[in-house]
Amino acid sequence: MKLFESITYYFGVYKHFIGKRLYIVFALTAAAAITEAFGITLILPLIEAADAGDGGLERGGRAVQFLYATLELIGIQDSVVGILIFIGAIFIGKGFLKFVEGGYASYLRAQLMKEIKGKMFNAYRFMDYRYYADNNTGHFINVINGQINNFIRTFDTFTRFLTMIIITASYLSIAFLLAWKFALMAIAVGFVLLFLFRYLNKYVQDLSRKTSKEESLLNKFLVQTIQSFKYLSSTNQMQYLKGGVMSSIKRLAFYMFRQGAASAFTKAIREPVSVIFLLFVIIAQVVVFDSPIAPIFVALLLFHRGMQHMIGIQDDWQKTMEKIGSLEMVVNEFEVLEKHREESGERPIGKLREGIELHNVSFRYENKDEDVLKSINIRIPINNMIAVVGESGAGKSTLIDTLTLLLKPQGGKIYIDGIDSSEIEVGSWRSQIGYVSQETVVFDDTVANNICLWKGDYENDPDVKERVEEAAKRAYADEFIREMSDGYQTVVGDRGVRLSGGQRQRLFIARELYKNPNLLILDEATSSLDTESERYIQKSIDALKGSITVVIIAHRLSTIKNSDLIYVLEKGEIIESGTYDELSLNSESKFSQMVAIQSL
Ligand SMILES: Nc1ncnc2c1ncn2[C@@H]1O[C@H](COP(=O)(O)OP(=O)(O)OP(=O)(O)O)[C@@H](O)[C@H]1O
Repeated sequence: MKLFESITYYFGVYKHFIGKRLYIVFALTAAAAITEAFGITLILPLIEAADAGDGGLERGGRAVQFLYATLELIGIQDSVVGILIFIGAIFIGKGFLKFVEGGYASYLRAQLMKEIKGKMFNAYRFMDYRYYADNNTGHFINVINGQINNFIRTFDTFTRFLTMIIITASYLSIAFLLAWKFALMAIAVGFVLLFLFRYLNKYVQDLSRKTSKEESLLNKFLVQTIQSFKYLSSTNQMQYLKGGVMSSIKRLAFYMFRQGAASAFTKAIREPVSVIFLLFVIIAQVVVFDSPIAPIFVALLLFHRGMQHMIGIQDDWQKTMEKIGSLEMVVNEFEVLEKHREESGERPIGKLREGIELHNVSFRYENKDEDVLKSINIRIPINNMIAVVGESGAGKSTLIDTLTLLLKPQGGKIYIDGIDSSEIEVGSWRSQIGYVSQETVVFDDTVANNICLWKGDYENDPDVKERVEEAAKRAYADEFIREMSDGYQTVVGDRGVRLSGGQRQRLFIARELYKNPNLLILDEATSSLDTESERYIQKSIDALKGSITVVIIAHRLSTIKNSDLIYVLEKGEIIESGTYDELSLNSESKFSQMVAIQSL
């Protein structure tokens, strides 16, 4: 991208998030810069009023005429003290404008952060399950925290970059009005410098892109290491992940150093370049034009300020480029998420009345060559208990994901109460579902909040308290909860690390029972329980029979004895269906073989 295109592109990105308010910052900056340049120019009449010469500049010039006219209007054109007070007032005014500008820029920065993080969080909330499954947690955390924070930093440096252009332009245009020959020289030198810096900018920009990618990778390694801490420590395998983490950190450090060195270079040459230019101007004035320096004193002061700011332009652009990889990554993430936004119909669905029907449903994962579900036909009538069994990898969980509408089948239809699922507003359906999945979900909060999921106040609402405890009793969790230090108010810790596997699962079941769902999905819900807990929970589940619709996936076939109908899934196909007795009594059936193996 050409420089100008890049500037307008990045400007467009910020404007997209904070709107026209962005212009206010620049208006305030220009006002502050012009005020300061005006203050410096006042030295001209000051010199004159103090009888130290005539400032060397033609009084006929329009700018100078305007200056004197202003002083005459106030009545201080000949008063040294008057002019000094006026200069003081101008600089106080400039200070005030700078404060307002800085304050407003901070306000916009905070707004930008709120806007982008909020939007990204929402975009993540509504991303489709496939995109979630294809990425790792580290990536999401990195984007929403690290990369967005860098994005905000680029906003600072980018606004400062444009601000510097405005200030430089203000100084140089006033200098131009006072002594145009030198102003032209300064502008020419500035452009040559900016041209030379092009390569440095490109270098820093490439480093920034690499850094953003590396940060994502590092985050992935870190999150995986922390998540699998227990396993990795107890099997002494931390070292294998450590290698990846350390080399990623090393690469990041190297990028950081190179960016820092480039930045130090720009900063270091700012002063010498400006001074060398001034020396040239002085030499030109004294040697070539054979004139004294005093007359161009004010113009020199303005040039010096202007030149410093001009190199500041480069410095801030470079700093923007240092983090531009993050801006690009965030913008790209928004674009990708827009494409991976979960599709949903518009039609809200009421309480399940008739049941669910899968009609010739087939599904294939993008990276697979074979269908995982092949022309599935299943009926789940209301208040029935339906079981799905099959070997590992048969497609049971995939089937469940189509029921919750997380996965959209490529072939066939799913009807809920006779309504085509593609028309249904997914939220209205999912809020009726209770789902005990294979991965137990426990939040770092109290037991009570883990059960009611913050949908009530356990401590102050007796109704909530009663319902929470009732759900826990039905999940056979009440007893162990009461034995904990603070009972229902005990904080269970991140991912439930302070609970045993069986306790975590019972807590999970309690939450789903509390929800009072219309469809309860149990995917290996009792697999990590001891026989006694399992039997007890089985009783609770059996007690639900006839009052809510239940879909059970279980490897242990004894747990599905009471189901109304059992479907046997093999390699994505329903090969048998019937009641437990029908299937187990048929010696030809796959199901009876499975039962036989389990009773060995
Ligand atoms: N996100 C995914 N991307 C690609 N393939 C997948 C994905 N999830 C599952 N599969 C594949 O789909 C097939 C069915 O998987 P599924 O999890 O539905 O089986 P399952 O019957 O529930 O197995 P288990 O009893 O072991 O949980 C498997 O071959 C699996 O490798």
